[in-house]
Amino acid sequence: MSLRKGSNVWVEDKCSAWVAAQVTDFIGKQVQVVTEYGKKVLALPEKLYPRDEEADHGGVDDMTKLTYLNEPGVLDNLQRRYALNEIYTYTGSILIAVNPFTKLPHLYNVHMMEQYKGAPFGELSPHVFAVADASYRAMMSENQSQSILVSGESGAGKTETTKLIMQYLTYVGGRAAADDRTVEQQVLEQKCADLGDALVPRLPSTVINPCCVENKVL
Ligand SMILES: Nc1ncnc2c1ncn2[C@@H]1O[C@H](COP(=O)(O)OP(=O)(O)OP(=O)(O)O)[C@@H](O)[C@H]1O
Repeated sequence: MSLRKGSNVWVEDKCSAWVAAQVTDFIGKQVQVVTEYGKKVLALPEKLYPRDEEADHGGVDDMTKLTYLNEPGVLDNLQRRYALNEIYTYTGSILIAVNPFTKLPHLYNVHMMEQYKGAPFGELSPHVFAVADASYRAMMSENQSQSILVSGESGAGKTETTKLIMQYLTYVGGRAAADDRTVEQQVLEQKCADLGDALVPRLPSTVINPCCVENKVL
C-alpha cells in the first residue's frame, strides 16, 4: 500500500481491534497516524490497512462491493449493518450472520418466506431464506441432493440458523406425494447433525462445529 500524508487507514487498537486513522507523518521506518479519537500512534506501514473514507454509512450488503476487502473493512461493514439490525451480509454466495441476541420476528415471518420463494439469489436483501431457497431450487432443477454448511464458534447461532433453514424448507416443500411425513420430519430424519458429529472429534468445537442441512432429493 502506498502511503502519504492524509492517507486514510485502519490501525490496530487494543480495545476495539481496529480504529480509523489518518497518516500525518513518517518517522524513520514508522508511520505516524492520528486516530479518530485524536490519539497519535506510530505503526509499521505493513500493519496499516487502507480505509475507504467514503464508505456507505449503512454498509454494503455484499462484501465484494467494498472498496478495500481487508479485515478491518469487513468488520467495520458488519458493525455498520448490525447497528441497523441488518444481521445478514453476503460475501458472494456465502452468507455471514451476526447473532442479534434478540428476537427479530419480522425477519422470519410467512411474509418474508413468501418474498424469498423463487427470488433470484442476490436480488433481495441477504437472508438465510435466500440460501435455503437457492438450495431448494437447485435440488428441484438439477434433481441433485444439496448441502448447506452452517459454521461458526459456539454460540454463534448455528442451531437457530439451521432451524430457520428447516422452517423455510418446510414452507416451500410442503408434503411429498406418497409420503405422510412433512418435509420438516423428513429433514430431521436425515439426521442433520451427522456431518457435524463426524467432524467434531477431529476438530475443536470452538473452531468449527458445523451443522449440515442435507436437502435430499426424495
Ligand atoms: N437469528 C437469530 N435470532 C435471534 N436470536 C438468535 C439468532 N441466532 C442465535 N440467536 C441467539 O443466540 C443463542 C445461541 O445460538 P445457537 O444456540 O444457535 O448457537 P450455536 O452456534 O448453535 O451454539 P453451540 O455451538 O454452542 O451449540 C440462541 O439461543 C438465541 O438466543
